[in-house]
Amino acid sequence: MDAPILSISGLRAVFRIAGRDIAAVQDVDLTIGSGETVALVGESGSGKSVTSLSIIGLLPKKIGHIADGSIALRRRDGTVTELTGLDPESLRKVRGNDIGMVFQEPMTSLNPVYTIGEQIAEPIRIHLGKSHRDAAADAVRLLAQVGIPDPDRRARQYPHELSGGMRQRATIAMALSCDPTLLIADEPTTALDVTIQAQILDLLAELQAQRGMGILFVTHNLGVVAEIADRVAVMYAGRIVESGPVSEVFTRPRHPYTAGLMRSVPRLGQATTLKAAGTPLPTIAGNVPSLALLPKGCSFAPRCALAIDACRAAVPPLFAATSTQKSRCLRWEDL
Ligand SMILES: Nc1ncnc2c1ncn2[C@@H]1O[C@H](COP(=O)(O)OP(=O)(O)OP(=O)(O)O)[C@@H](O)[C@H]1O
Repeated sequence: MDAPILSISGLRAVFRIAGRDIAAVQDVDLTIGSGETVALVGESGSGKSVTSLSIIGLLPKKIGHIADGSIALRRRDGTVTELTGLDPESLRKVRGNDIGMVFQEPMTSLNPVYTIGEQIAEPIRIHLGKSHRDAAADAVRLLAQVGIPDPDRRARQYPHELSGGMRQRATIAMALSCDPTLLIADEPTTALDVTIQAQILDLLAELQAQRGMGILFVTHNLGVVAEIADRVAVMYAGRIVESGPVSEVFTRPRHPYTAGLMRSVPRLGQATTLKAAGTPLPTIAGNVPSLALLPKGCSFAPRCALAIDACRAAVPPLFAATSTQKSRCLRWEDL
């Protein structure tokens, strides 16, 4: 069997704050196979973006670094490269060649002063060594592939001349320009309205089926996870607290935090019914703890109705609830 596209183990990423190293993510294990989409979900500040920035080596310089763990990437030529030890120049090459990235706000990836075509062609010239002319032709082909009508004309336009949805399609074309084995999509549809969001998700699924790349999809939206992901990893206060196939985790969550997240998603009709009855939607009581002041045991224990003394004594390990579903909860069997 082929090695996974991405294999993370024991990742710990820290920030130096007020002279102390604070772990923003720790004990993170994650694998993504080819053609597989894995969603990373959790509330704001749970460590989703720090995990993806660790993979691409773009933690904020000086204050952030990977303190422990390994991140192995299978590249297009089939070789597996350990990313944590790479020098910045080699890492930049890996980023351009083997990992594509799409972020929430397309304007952060697009440069307003260059045409769309120039921006897609540039990495093709730099990383694949193609001529100006061939790279420009590739850019138009890619724009067509991501569903942009009249790609020849669009390639000559500037980012501000495109709608938000079209801009996001263009950044996807840019991310795919060097045929990456791994695509990292960090909240790629959050800034778009719902119909465009659905179109972008369909596009990603279609491109993945054609290319067989692995996708790491970072989002706080469980509806999007259900739509696009094969497997899901739920993060809380920097750790993965539950992981498994979406079909298993969503039908039978084995961590109280996941169960709480699922209860807080409105179902069709439910929001209006509850509103009419004067009942607010259920939310998870309490707040995510500060990373500098994490409780001694399970980070979720202070908000958890099931917590017992043992939960407050030590961080629970990941238990295998099924052969594919894991939970970092001592009481997973009671859920
Ligand atoms: N530049 C930074 N300096 C200091 N701490 C940071 C920095 N970036 C992130 N952190 C810390 O890392 C934690 C995890 O942040 P991260 O951005 O990964 O969360 P997230 O789950 O992606 O949230 P969001 O959905 O809001 O993007 C934050 O709570 C914060 O304490």
